[in-house]
Amino acid sequence: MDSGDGERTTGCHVVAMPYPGRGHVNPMMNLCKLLTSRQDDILITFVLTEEWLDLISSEDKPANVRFATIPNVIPSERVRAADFPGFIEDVSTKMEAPFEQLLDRLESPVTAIIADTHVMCAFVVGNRRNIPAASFWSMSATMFSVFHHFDLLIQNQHYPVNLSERGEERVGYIPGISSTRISDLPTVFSGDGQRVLNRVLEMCSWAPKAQYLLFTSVYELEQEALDALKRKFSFPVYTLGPTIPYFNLGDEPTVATTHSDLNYMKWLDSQPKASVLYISLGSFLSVSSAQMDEIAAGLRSSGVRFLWVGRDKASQLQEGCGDGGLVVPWCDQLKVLSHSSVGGFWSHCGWNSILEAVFAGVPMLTFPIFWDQVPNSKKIVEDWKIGWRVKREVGWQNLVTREEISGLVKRFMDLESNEVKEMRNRGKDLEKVCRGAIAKGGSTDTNLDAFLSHISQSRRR
Ligand SMILES: O=c1ccn([C@@H]2O[C@H](COP(=O)(O)OP(=O)(O)O[C@H]3O[C@H](CO)[C@@H](O)[C@H](O)[C@H]3O)[C@@H](O)[C@H]2O)c(=O)[nH]1
Repeated sequence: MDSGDGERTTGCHVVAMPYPGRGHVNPMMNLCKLLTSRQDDILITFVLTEEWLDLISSEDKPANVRFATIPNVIPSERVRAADFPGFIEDVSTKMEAPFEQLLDRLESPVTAIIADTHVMCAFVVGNRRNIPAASFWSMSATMFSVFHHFDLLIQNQHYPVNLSERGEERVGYIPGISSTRISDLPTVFSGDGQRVLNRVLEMCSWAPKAQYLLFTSVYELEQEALDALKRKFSFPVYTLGPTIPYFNLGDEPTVATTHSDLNYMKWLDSQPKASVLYISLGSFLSVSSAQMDEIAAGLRSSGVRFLWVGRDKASQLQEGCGDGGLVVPWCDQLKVLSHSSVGGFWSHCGWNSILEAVFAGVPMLTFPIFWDQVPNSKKIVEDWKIGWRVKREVGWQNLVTREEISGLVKRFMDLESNEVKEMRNRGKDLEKVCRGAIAKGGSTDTNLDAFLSHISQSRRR
């Protein structure tokens, strides 16, 4: 089924294929908005499962981005987190035939495919049909580099290892990556991470078979990692980030919710400058309910103001943490982070959330759960120095107590502390780096033009 705006006369027809998850669909749509805002004779067919079309069809999109769907051949978004390896397996094996059938249905010829690196079938089909394809990596360039150089970990006998015995050893030989504790590498050493590793390495091995490698990151934020990758690849590597909705910041929030008749943006308006801790633990995995209870009790006793995204647990959490702040099911996150009352972000360290916090100049309390979130936390704390770890050890099992949380958030939100002031200043410096990248002549601005020019030329070849 195709939805939306019908076929338009077009110079360039791009098929965009995100991986079906919020942290991937959002940056892909933001990229499409950035591309269409620069070139109005481009048509983008944005491919979703039928379930994902229902989830995002009410969101704003440009007229020259239209949706097309494939059937729900993969497990539902509602149960995706329950069996992550099974989900990855189905994405790898079940999407190719419906994707190819969809291409056959499209009326205008496809000039380029932009597909999430995790959707391998798009590259298989692109190569088979001789359609130029761009591999879109929605995590950090650092994370890509770790997977791209994974053989080095094996050669140096750092994979496999038992983290409880050797987690503190440091790895310093991955090109462009600063020295890292093994326990700060992606969570591939046990459990679900170990189970999906081979599939993910296979997905990354397809990236060099694409014609472009696109990053949601900002060049200056990960310069060394990106330079190392650029040296390695003979095709263009473009940073197009931050692929977050900064172009909507002047609009009204798109997600309004009420709590005791209070709109969260209005509530933020009434709070002192930089006094509110924003808390969101992402759209995918959850922390244990015991840990949520500790966070709620810790917040209550700290007296720190907070705005907490509690998803389906919002009302229950509100009861636990008292009236020092609001718990909402979901919010317009970048607008919240950009609000002058927000002074800190307790984050699970999803890459999009990090880009949004850096763009807004907000320091972070890092609480990684899984996968890239662990190296992302290390980057925030050790490399950029714009955040503190909530806990030193990685894993779901170690409960952080309400007493620890209360003390930590009080210190973190203390605007008079010199340590906090320095961290906030560094955050403001990185904010400027992001704004410079998207300004005229900045790295992202230049790369967006270069990428568009490339894919427009491929139409003429
Ligand atoms: O109330 C909310 C909470 C979140 N968001 C948005 O939801 C997205 C969340 O993305 P992200 O922070 O990257 O978290 P996940 O959804 O958990 O992302 C998955 O995908 C990311 C990109 O590949 C990875 O970095 C993460 O580890 C993985 O869990 C962002 O665009 C947020 O702005 C909202 O709009 N409102």
